[in-house]
Amino acid sequence: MEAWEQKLQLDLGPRKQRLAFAILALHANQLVPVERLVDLTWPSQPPRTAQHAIHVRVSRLRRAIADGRSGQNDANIITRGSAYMLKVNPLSVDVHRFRAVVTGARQEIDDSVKVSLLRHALSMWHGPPLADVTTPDAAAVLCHGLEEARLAALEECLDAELRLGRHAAVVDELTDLVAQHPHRQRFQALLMLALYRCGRVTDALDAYRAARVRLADEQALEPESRLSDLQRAILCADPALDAPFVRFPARTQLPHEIWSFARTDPLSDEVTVEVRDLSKRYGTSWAVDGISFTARKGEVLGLLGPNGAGKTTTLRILSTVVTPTRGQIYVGGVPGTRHTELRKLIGVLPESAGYPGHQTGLEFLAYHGRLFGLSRAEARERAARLLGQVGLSNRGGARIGTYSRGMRQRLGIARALVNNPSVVLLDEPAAGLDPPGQRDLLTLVRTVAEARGITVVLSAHALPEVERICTGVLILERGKLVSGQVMTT
Ligand SMILES: Nc1ncnc2c1ncn2[C@@H]1O[C@H](COP(=O)(O)OP(=O)(O)OP(=O)(O)O)[C@@H](O)[C@H]1O
Repeated sequence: MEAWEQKLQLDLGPRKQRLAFAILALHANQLVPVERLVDLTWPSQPPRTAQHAIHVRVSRLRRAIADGRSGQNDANIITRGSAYMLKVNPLSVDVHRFRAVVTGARQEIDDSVKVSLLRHALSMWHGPPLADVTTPDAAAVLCHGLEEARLAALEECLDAELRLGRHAAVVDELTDLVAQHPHRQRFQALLMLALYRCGRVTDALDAYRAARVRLADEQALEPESRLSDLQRAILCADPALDAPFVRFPARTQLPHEIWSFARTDPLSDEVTVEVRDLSKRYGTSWAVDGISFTARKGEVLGLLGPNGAGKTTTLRILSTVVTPTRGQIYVGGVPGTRHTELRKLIGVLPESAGYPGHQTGLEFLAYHGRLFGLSRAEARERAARLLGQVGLSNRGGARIGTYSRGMRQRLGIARALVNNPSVVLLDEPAAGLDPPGQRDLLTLVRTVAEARGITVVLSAHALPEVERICTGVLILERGKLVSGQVMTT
């Protein structure tokens, strides 16, 4: 229980005096009978002098308020018969402000604003209410429903965060909340969904099993249908569970650092791709409009967005095929203006790569190895190794014309790796493949990035499969970056 006037903390006196102030503040602008103050201060046996003691405390509180008055606050304790009232702006009392902000958040339809308001409301909490002035039982009577209001606000906040696609950012918080409040099934459901969206399907199902066991053991209850329905949906990978394609606030409202991926997992610190204020104008329209981001060694960075968002143009600038109108790129520290040097560091799978149907996969890769200056023997040896890495060993001798689309995309990835690049740029690598084919190919991309420690920047439409293998995603819309997110896969 604290009271502040501007930056000055008021001296509210000893514990029972502060409790009297707390009771009046909780009932701001309402009359509180002296008997009620007595009951709440001495729940079992009040002393004979109890009423007198309350009068003394109130009079000292008045003095404390007057001493700290700075003209900004006209709080005052008034007497009406045998009752007291703290006259005060209710929004200057945390508990009332908390409830008012939560009510405002509930009326807000923009989830990002809703989250900001709820986080602000929750930040007013500094621990269990009135813990320093009374017993937990008495606090529960006085602050009836307040803890429930806090938990409900937290649930609504995390729900909105998931709608905003921030599953990776809230997994840890949800894990703690489930541990602290094992019987709140909404936290359980939110945790399962967040884990699932992070690609941690087994963990999501484990969370369900743990909740079920706990409910059965401790309360002889079955999980609510909300949890069992969710478990079934996870088991059959129901697309309804996938993270929504979210519209985020305009980039100018977000800090620049967000694009730099302050990762906590052990990725290298070495930045291999740096893009600063990159823009490309065609005629009067901007295909890419002032984007900045970095990617590190071993990172798989997804550029996601709808048709025409500027993904291909960004990748084409990075591969030096298109010259930017404005801005800079660096790959491995080499500026985009040094084309020849930069091209040695990158491998590219273009959006619509063409393949000579009459050549075998082995011949095709060996030919590209030769283009990068390998000897005939080296080129064949590397071609065979790469075919093995992309799972095409047994088809290396077959003509490319007989390959399926998925096999051609694998061959394209192998070709992009032929010069041992530090950075690989893949334009829509999974396009045109069926879901299992997409999954296999994208898993291969992640495996290659991890095994070889290379950076992959790939483009795709908003595809859950893509998000699952990426260590970070950037969302582009009409040439602008509208969001960035670190993934936890
Ligand atoms: N050579 C060009 N000349 C004129 N406009 C172009 C050119 N290349 C791209 N654009 C335009 O730039 C914008 C971005 O195109 P880009 O191909 O980069 O988008 P994308 O996100 O890759 O789209 P998709 O998912 O359809 O491949 C589009 O409006 C496109 O029409």
